[in-house]
Amino acid sequence: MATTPAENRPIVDIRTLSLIFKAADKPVTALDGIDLRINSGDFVSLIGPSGCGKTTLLRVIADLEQPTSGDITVNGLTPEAARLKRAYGYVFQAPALYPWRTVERNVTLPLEIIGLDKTERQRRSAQQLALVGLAGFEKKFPWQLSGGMQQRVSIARALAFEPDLLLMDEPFGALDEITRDHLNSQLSRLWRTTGKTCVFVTHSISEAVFLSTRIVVMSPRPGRILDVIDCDLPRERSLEMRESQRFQDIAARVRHGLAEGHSYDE
Ligand SMILES: Nc1ncnc2c1ncn2[C@@H]1O[C@H](COP(=O)(O)OP(=O)(O)OP(=O)(O)O)[C@@H](O)[C@H]1O
Repeated sequence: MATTPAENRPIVDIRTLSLIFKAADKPVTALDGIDLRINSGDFVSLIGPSGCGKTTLLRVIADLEQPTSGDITVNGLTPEAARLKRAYGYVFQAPALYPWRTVERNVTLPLEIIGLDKTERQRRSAQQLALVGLAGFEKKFPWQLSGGMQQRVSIARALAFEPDLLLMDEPFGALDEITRDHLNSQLSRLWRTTGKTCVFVTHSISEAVFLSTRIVVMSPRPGRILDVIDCDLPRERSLEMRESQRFQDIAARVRHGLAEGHSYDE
């Protein structure tokens, strides 16, 4: 029997998925007929205007929302089973660190909850903090770090269970552009060197093109996928690449897709 190469194995497989929120006045179709397959090692960005369902889609993958209809598997399992097996790490928009715990003890918190011994907790914390460029900051408190460093701690925490899948909801949205550039470079390197699969929500076209292997353009009311764009830049990305013709062409296609799905009368 032929086996599917690892890179073509869907880590997330979504078929005709819809989600309707029962809001107080009238139902909101947050997701409508979503079809998406995310393969092992992909970096997929979800981009679209406010309210197009990006966060909802990420939350469905993470089993934080339940679809109204359709099918979804994560690592071949239901989202609930994948969550229970800690198949993914989730990074929120805000770092959400505990101010009274050191950086290390923020990263090790989920490991403490499952009762992992201290030596193993510290080993993993050191490993993940090194991956996000924060080796040596173990004993600092969150309030001693910049916003960008805090968000790197929350990425390290999301990696604590060593998941193959990393779900990120606009993690750099609140940061200044220079810090954001720096974190984008670092995240791209982390993705390339660890081979993790990433799903990343953003409002930034440039960020999406810089980071992704594929860009999913969404439109609101109801939340739909308008276009899925292959981002065939070399895997090793540099910020200078943003000036290349290929980068500009892909960004133009994303911009065009976003304009098509957006009514400016609203
Ligand atoms: N718990 C909820 N109850 C009712 N409606 C909701 C709920 N969560 C989200 N919605 C609605 O579903 C739609 C999609 O929301 P979602 O937050 O996924 O969009 P988004 O693309 O992530 O937006 P943003 O870029 O502003 O974060 C919106 O119309 C939103 O108001």
